[in-house]
Amino acid sequence: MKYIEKLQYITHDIPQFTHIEQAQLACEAGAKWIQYRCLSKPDEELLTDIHTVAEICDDWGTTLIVTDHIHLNGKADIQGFHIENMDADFVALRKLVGNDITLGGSAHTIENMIRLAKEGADYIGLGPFASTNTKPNDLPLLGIEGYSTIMPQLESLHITMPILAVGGIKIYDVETLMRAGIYGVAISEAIHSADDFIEAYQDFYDAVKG
Ligand SMILES: Cc1ncc(COP(=O)(O)OP(=O)(O)O)c(N)n1
Ligand SMILES: Cc1ncsc1CCOP(=O)(O)O
Ligand SMILES: [Mg+2]
Repeated sequence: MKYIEKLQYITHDIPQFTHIEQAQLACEAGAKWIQYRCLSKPDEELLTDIHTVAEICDDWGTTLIVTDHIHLNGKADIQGFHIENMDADFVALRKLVGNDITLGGSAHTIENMIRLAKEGADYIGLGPFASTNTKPNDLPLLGIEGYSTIMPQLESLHITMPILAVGGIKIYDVETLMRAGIYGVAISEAIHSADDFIEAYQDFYDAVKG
């Protein structure tokens, strides 16, 4: 099993910080794992951005995961991809990228998770926990009850891969989520919209490490 960090900072298109600035701030705060999530730029611009983010991550020893855009594999120093498309064929994606690249997938239900586990994803982002401006949609919100129901089901199925809770998570939610058995959390808004990005990142880090 690959090492998966317990706190994943997800970059986002926001006016106050570029993706590069978010990566720099997260690394300064001690981030060991960043998900670069930019779905608004053409490949050429993406690659320019990702090369700079990859240099920052390399300087700080931080793992760089890119959301989707798996066709960029091999074109920049990227350690893995988080695939949001729930219909993606992870067996085919694994063949494409090989075993060294981390592959994470999104899930909303236990059925999604069983499939990702069977198809060899390295970790799962399970959500949405609560409503979020980062990717507004009308999916049912899992809330703490959703995680408390799903985590024991996974255990009884002997699915032991790391599960990250995601979507609208605030600092005060983390302790209860960890008690429900999740492995870690993936956060964007509660960190980038905080008064102090670095302090907010570190508060989440302390919360997940317990
Ligand atoms: C770690 C991680 N988990 C989940 C997502 C996004 O998941 P997605 O299914 O696209 O989001 P919603 O449909 O729940 O809004 C991610 N990027 N990273
Ligand atoms: C659920 C989700 N969908 C895309 S990124 C993401 C996680 C970030 O959510 P937030 O910004 O609320 O932490
Ligand atoms: Mg989804």
